[in-house]
Amino acid sequence: MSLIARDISVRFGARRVLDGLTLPELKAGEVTVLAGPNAAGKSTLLRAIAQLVPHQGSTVLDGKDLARIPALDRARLVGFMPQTLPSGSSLIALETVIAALRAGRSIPAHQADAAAMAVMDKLGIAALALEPLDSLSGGQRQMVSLAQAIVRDPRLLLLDEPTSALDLARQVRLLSELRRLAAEGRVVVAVLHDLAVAAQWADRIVLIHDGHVHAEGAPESVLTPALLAQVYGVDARVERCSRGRLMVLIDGEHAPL
Ligand SMILES: Nc1ncnc2c1ncn2[C@@H]1O[C@H](COP(=O)(O)OP(=O)(O)OP(=O)(O)O)[C@@H](O)[C@H]1O
Repeated sequence: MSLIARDISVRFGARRVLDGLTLPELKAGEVTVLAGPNAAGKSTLLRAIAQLVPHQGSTVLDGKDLARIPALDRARLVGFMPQTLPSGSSLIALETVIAALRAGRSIPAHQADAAAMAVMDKLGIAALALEPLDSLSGGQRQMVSLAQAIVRDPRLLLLDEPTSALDLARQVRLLSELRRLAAEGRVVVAVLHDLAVAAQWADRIVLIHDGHVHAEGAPESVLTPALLAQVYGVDARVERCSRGRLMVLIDGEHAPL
């Protein structure tokens, strides 16, 4: 199982946001982080892979062209967790997870209830099941959004800044879950801004700059002061903490290029 995304171009009006972007082949079992400056095109790329935005280029999952699969079948293969948290719903959290599960297939009510509840329980949010979605905190809604994205047991999981509203413990919970989902044979791709978190959890980092892949590879090869200066314009140090993990420390902006 792998995802091959080649020559992806996206235009909004006259503006070309992605211009023939090609990702390395992303294999099942790996967690890939897309990183890069604001407006670099990371969300647009995820949305193009999920077939949520018109684009040129090919996105092939395990030999199947995602653009040619009927939308309902694609919904079973691809889970997408958007950057914007769900709101404006009159449903309780459990109902939103059930609705995500039932998209594209008919499942008896009792089975859908049990499956949605099981996912919420696994994510440690069973206690939120009967709460109205709109009454939840940002972090709680983010965990419900993850439940919606994974409840159909997708082969490809695309997550846009999935930890942005989470406290430290829930970040660890979510990222551990992503690692587990990948280890079970899924392709997992997440946009993250925190490069120290990316270094700890990702197998591969793809650094996107100005609609292109500027660098990609293992965290050690991508998180270098030179690349961070080129892409972010910051003066960064990359050091290892006592446990050997990479830390990215910012000393200032406008690094000499
Ligand atoms: N629907 C849209 N219509 C017009 N322009 C858009 C649309 N979606 C995105 N863009 C533009 O495309 C560019 C890339 O946006 P995108 O959201 O992909 O960036 P990003 O790398 O995810 O940024 P961030 O880190 O800030 O979330 C931005 O300039 C944005 O204004």
